[in-house]
Amino acid sequence: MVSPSFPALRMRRGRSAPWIRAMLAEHRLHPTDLIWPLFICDGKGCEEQIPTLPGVSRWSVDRLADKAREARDLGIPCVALFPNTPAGLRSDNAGEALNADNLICRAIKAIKDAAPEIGVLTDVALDPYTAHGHDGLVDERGCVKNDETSAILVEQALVQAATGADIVAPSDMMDGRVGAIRAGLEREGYCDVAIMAYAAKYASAFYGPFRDAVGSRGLLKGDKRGYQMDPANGLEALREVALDLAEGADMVMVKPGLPYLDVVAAVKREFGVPTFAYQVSGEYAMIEAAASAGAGDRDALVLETLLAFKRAGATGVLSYHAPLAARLLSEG
Ligand SMILES: NCc1[nH]cc(CCC(=O)O)c1CC(=O)O
Ligand SMILES: [Mg+2]
Repeated sequence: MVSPSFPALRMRRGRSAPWIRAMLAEHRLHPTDLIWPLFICDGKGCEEQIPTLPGVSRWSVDRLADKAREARDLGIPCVALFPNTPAGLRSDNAGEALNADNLICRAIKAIKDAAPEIGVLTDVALDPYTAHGHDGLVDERGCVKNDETSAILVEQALVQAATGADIVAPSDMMDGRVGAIRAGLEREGYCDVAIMAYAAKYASAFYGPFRDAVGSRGLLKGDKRGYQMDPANGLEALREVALDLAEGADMVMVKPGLPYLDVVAAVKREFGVPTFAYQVSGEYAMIEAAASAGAGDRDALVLETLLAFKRAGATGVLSYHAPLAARLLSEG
């Protein structure tokens, strides 16, 4: 059957040369779409490689100034900070999370000193500080206690805000913590500190390399399915987002990224709010493994996957490939 619109309409006309492809592009990736996650370790002058995250390192605080200036010079608007807390400072009550001189707080200051032009996003969750690797306090049965954890998260967010964090990002999936954190920030006068809620965070197999990076993998007892979402659920993500927005989240996040683009698209369509996606460590590792195996071109894989987030409606993407992508984009 010949289509009645052929040959009047030939879709390939729009693909016939670079200039027309550029002119007709519906979506474009830009360095300002990117948030760059950085891992921090104790010590001086340190770069520690992470075997399951090839090409990504932990940096000691004194080496973060370079990273901050690199982000700024590449046009990346914001970095996200994750600490690898020394083993001796991890405990059942995660007290180190509230230490105003902990790795995260020292990192915030180092970045603000070096490049005040960029934003600093900090993770609010207890897993880098607990001896058992869970995101909160655990009861006798091994279950993470919601309200007790939430109260500590408020204090953690306040310590980060007091030190200079611009965005606090609760990644723990406790119920009610966004409202509690917002109330705490308002009460203490941090009304300009924003909240990016990890609103729809799934219990995912893609977090393995991250847990290596922050040193919680060997410690984690059990799994996080009692608080992170079931990958079977899509509509539930909309309820989670609605709740976090009602509690005062300025922006929301879906995590992981590529396997959950349907959720990203649905959240953006339903709420029309700033919607971020986290291309997580396991996604990064898959791309690196494919590139190393010769299965695909790294640069092309990175740009194509990041563009997919834009097509799905994401406002921005947290990605370990952020500096590479920004470099590729500025080279045109
Ligand atoms: N609060 C934990 C947290 N914050 C960000 C990530 C994962 C990010 C990544 O895999 O890149 C995780 C892992 C987890 O929930 O176990
Ligand atoms: Mg929730």
